[in-house]
Amino acid sequence: MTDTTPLASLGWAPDFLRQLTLDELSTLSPCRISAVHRARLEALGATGPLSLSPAPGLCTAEIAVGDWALYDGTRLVRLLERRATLARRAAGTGAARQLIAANVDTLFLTTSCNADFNPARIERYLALARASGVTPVIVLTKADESPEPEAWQARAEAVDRRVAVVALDARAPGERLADWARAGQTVALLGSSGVGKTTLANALTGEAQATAPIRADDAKGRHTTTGRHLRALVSGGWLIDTPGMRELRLSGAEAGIAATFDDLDTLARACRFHDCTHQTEPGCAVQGAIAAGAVDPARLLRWQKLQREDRINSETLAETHARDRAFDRMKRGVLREKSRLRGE
Ligand SMILES: Nc1nc2c(ncn2[C@@H]2O[C@H](COP(=O)(O)OP(=O)(O)OP(=O)(O)O)[C@@H](O)[C@H]2O)c(=O)[nH]1
Ligand SMILES: [Zn+2]
Repeated sequence: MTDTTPLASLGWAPDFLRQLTLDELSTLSPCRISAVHRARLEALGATGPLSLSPAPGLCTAEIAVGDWALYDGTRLVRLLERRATLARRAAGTGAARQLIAANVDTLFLTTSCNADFNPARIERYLALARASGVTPVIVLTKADESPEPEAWQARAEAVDRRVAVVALDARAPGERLADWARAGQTVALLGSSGVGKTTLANALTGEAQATAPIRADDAKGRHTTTGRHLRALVSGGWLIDTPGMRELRLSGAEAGIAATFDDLDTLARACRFHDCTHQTEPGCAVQGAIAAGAVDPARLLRWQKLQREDRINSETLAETHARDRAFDRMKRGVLREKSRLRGE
C-alpha cells in the first residue's frame, strides 16, 4: 500500500459524504477504521495511516473495522452510518452484539469441492450475508483437486440461482474474483476451517500468512489466521480479515432467512393457517408443493432448522433461561408420568 490512499479507492462513496454537515465538511476529514483497540483506533485517511483516540462519548466497542468516521487531526470525532454490519452475539451478555466488520460489500462464502460442501451450510451463510446487507458470492476452493469441478459448481448453483459461483484453486485465483475486489470495494471471507480462507487471502493480498497443512481424515485444517485488519488487495480493493468472522452465527437473521428461502416463504403465506407448521395441517401450501414434486422436502427441513437456530441465537439470556426452565418442567413431567405408568 502506498502512503497516500485516495478516499474513493478506500470505498468512500456519496452515501457517506451526504452524512456530513457543512461545518463538518470544512473542519473534519473522513477516514476508514483498520483496527480497533480498547482506547485507540487505527485508520486510513486521504494522507495515509492514522492513529486516533476516540473523542469523549465515543466507545470503541461501537466501532468496527471497515467503519467510516470523521477525525480532527488526532481524535476520532464521529462515526458515520454504515451500509452493512457484520456482528455476532457477545458471549454471556444476552442479546448484545459484538461488531465484527462494517461496510463489507461482498462476502465470499467459501467452501471446497470436497466433503466440506454442504447446502445447509451455504444456505446459512446466504441468510447471514443477506441479513447483514452484504452481497454473497459462493467460492468453491480446491477445484484443482477435484476430477469434476463443474459438478460441484452445478451443485452450488442449484442452492441459489441468484448467486454467483466461482470454482478455483485458492492458491492461484487469478482475476476470477477481481470483479468484486476492485478499488473502492470491500470483501470478507466466511467459511469453515481448512477450506482455504488464509490461502485465498494471501493470494488476493499478495501477502504471506501461515497456513496449516490439511488433515486428510476430515477435510479440515487447523486455525491459522491471526490479526485484525483491513488488508489491501492486489486488484485494488480491500479485505476485512477479523478473527470474529469465523465465529459468525446466525442471529436476528429472520429477513435474511426469508430472502434465502423466498420460495417457501411465499408458499407459506398461502397456507390456510397463518401459524401453519407445514407438517400435517389441512390447506398447507408447502406440503401441497412437496406433494406436487415442486419442492424438495429436505429444503423445508433445512429452512425450519435455520429458523429455529436463528430464534435460539437471537434469544436474550432471560429468554434462554425461561426456555431451559420450561424444558426442565417438561422433563420432570415426563419422568413423573413414566414412574406413574410403572406404578411407582
Ligand atoms: N490444492 C489446493 N489446496 C488448497 C486450496 N485451498 C486451500 N488449500 C490447502 O488447504 C489447506 C488449508 O488451507 P487454509 O488456507 O489454511 O484454510 P483456512 O480456511 O484458512 O483454515 P483456518 O485458518 O483453519 O480457518 C492448506 O494446506 C492449503 O494449502 C486449493 O484451492 N487447492
Ligand atoms: Zn403450511
